Amino acid sequence: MTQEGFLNIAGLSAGYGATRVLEGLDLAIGKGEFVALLGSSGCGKTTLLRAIAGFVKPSGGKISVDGTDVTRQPPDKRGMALVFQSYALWPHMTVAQNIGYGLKLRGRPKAEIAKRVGELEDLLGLSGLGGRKPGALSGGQRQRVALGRALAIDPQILLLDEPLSNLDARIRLKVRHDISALQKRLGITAVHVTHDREEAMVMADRIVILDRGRIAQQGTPQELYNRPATPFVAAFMGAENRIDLTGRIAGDRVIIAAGPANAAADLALDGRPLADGLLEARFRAEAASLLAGESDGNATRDALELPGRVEAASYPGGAWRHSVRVGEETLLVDSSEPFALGAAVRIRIPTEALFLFVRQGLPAGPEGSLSDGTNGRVLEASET
Ligand SMILES: Nc1ncnc2c1ncn2[C@@H]1O[C@H](COP(=O)(O)OP(=O)(O)OP(=O)(O)O)[C@@H](O)[C@H]1O
Repeated sequence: MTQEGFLNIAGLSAGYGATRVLEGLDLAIGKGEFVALLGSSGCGKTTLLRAIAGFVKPSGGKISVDGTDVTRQPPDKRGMALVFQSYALWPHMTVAQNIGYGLKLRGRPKAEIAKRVGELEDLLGLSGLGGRKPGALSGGQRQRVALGRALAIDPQILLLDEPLSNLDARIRLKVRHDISALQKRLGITAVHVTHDREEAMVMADRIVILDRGRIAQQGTPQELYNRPATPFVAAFMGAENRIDLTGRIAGDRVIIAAGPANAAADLALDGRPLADGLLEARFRAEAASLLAGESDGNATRDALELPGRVEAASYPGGAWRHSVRVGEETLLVDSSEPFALGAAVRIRIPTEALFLFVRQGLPAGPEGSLSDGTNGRVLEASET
């Protein structure tokens, strides 16, 4: 990304000794924007956040804030505040003393500190708790004190390192909302590390998905959810069902050949960057439907059908979730009605819910009809 941001990260490389974690990472974050860094464990989210904060020294690249190069500045000179997963509150200090701690360190007058602490207690719903010690607070209240302490110094940038992961599910939803509302109200720029997709979706203006120290894709929650650019991103955004197909492009259609795990289909290409050959399809359990009975062998139009057998059904709430055996795979599909174990079914996935990707660098799958995915190869006829 070449566009200049308020917080600008250009060509950032960082690691620990011989371990390279980030390699030439570029990221531009706008003023007042809330960006979530999402990725699997060990992909470098915390390292990036700590490099932004100044706690990890980059081996290359530049970090600037509002046009000022801060790459070599110490953490406390960067106008940033970091909130951790563990609240790291001083247990012997009261709520008010914890919130005012950064201001006291900066030698601010007592009256000014008291005023600012009072304002933050009001803002964070902590009024009346100023005299309590952290040990006498709930997890959610503690996290709000930690947030108050971070905000007390009026940071330009708020860095959040999984601040909600220690909270129980119900409180997490509330604090999640509190943080977003506050961030928007204060117009503060925020970078939030999480591996909780839903948390990133509901809190962030933009999600940046990291994969092994590189940006796999970035965009609004809707863009990533509806248009994942790679199988990795699709899986990360919840499309964990995977099936291998062979396809051929015909104008603005992609013709899917019948395979051991799928019926033939004729689908709208819909802008997907596909080529003839082996494809990887991904979809979400809730985006497909289950139909009773076996396939009639005809190609379906604008939907892919996968014949299978129900292996298990459970009710997690809202819909019945079925494990369906399809060829060599077990796929998860939701349905409003339960299907009997062993029932012959078809999983139907409408084109718009089907993420299709060219399979890269793989030998032919069990389909076996293509060995190298060469363009123009004639596939088994699936057109009717
Ligand atoms: N202090 C350290 N010394 C050596 N290696 C480290 C250190 N901290 C992190 N690493 C390694 O750097 C890589 C990236 O770690 P990082 O903490 O940035 O990942 P993460 O995406 O935040 O993961 P998680 O979601 O598990 O917190 C990992 O392989 C990790 O083992």
